[in-house]
Amino acid sequence: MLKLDLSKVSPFLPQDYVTSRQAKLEKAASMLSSHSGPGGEFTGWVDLPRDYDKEEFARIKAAARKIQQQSQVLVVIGIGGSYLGARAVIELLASPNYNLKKKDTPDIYFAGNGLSTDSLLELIALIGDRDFSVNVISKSGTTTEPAVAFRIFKAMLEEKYGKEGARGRIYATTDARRGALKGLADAEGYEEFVVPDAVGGRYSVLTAVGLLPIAAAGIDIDALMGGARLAMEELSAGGPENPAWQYAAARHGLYQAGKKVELLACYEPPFRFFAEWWKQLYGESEGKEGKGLFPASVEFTADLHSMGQYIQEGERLMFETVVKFAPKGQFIIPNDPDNVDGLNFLSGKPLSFVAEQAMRGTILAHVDGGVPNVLIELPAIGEASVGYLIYFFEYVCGLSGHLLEVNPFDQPGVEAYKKNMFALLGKPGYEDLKAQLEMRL
Ligand SMILES: O=P(O)(O)OC[C@H]1O[C@](O)(CO)[C@@H](O)[C@@H]1O
Repeated sequence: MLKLDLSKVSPFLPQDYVTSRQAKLEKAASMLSSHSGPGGEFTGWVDLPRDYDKEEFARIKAAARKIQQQSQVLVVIGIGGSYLGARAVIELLASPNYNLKKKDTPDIYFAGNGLSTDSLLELIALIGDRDFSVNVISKSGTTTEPAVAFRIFKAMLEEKYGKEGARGRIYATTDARRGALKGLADAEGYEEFVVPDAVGGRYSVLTAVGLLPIAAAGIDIDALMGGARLAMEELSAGGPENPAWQYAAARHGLYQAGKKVELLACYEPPFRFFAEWWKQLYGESEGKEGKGLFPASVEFTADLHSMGQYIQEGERLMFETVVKFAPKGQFIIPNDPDNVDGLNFLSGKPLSFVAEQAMRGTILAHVDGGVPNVLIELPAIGEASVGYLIYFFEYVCGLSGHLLEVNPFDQPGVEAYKKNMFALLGKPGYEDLKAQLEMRL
């Protein structure tokens, strides 16, 4: 399914960059498969494509059908790992223009992923008087942004449909036992879905966290899981020929050779939010203890006309990982008898041929400019290829974190802003910190 080409990386690394890491990779793979080592308790995602809860999976499909029948709009409330995976898959498989299309599935809007008043007001106006349902997603159940948004949309639903009617339109995806959202969902009798204990937010797209909104958008979640399962089976074999091992070794080798930024590039505009998902996955997993590649992303060819300058000639601190999907359709460039634009040398050629040459030319130019290039090639964008890619990136991320000798499954750094925010907001218990912070502002 996935072809990894490292030929444009090897000139920047010693020949033995995979074999010299073999022992560490073996240990990393064994920690992942045996759920041990740093963060081992959060490696439930490793076997998820095979061992997922089949009863809940059937409930997800039933809930998606109910949402499709009852509502013209689904508001998905969540942030970070409780947001990006669903949006990434929906945009990649159903298009960033999904909401603009004629369809028999609901428009899907995302809320609670920030604190912008303007965005909230715009969303409320966009929903208008249409029927809507809400899927509130929070593993901890206490994250401020989604909790505030849920308070607002819950009140809107209750005003429109009454308490009983609202109850039949709210789906809560949260921890099986703990947290404020769990307590609220139990008390109010919402339909509940589980973020498994052993799966952290950024690894949760293939749980109900991602699957319910994805299914509501009409995407085949069986095929998505099938693609992930194939990746799980192929990658768990390990070994120096394994693409996951090779990619993890290349990333680690490049980092040790002084590259500090990994730029994820794709020539398909619907990939944009997939790259956002990828950035959280790698940023939260590797960026700690003063270490880690900074994950960034670009959309080609558009960004070749903006960031292309920096990539070619700026600080030599990055390498690129290019994701290439086979095209789904074909468009032939027409002939123009006047040929004023001088483009008749392309007449009769598929647009994908132009894109292919743009990609090949760019890779060589960037390599010549000192930017190593990893190329990941996949069949056309579809449930199976996307499911495969999700698992591939998750697995490589787990291996990479262990190669870097950090815990790839915690995120202690995100607490600092939360503490300050709570103090400044006047949350009880934060009085001393509030006084200290206000003196500094
Ligand atoms: O699902 P929750 O608990 O609301 O968390 C959302 C996101 O917030 C974080 O905890 C960081 O603040 C992420 O790791 C997570 O994906």
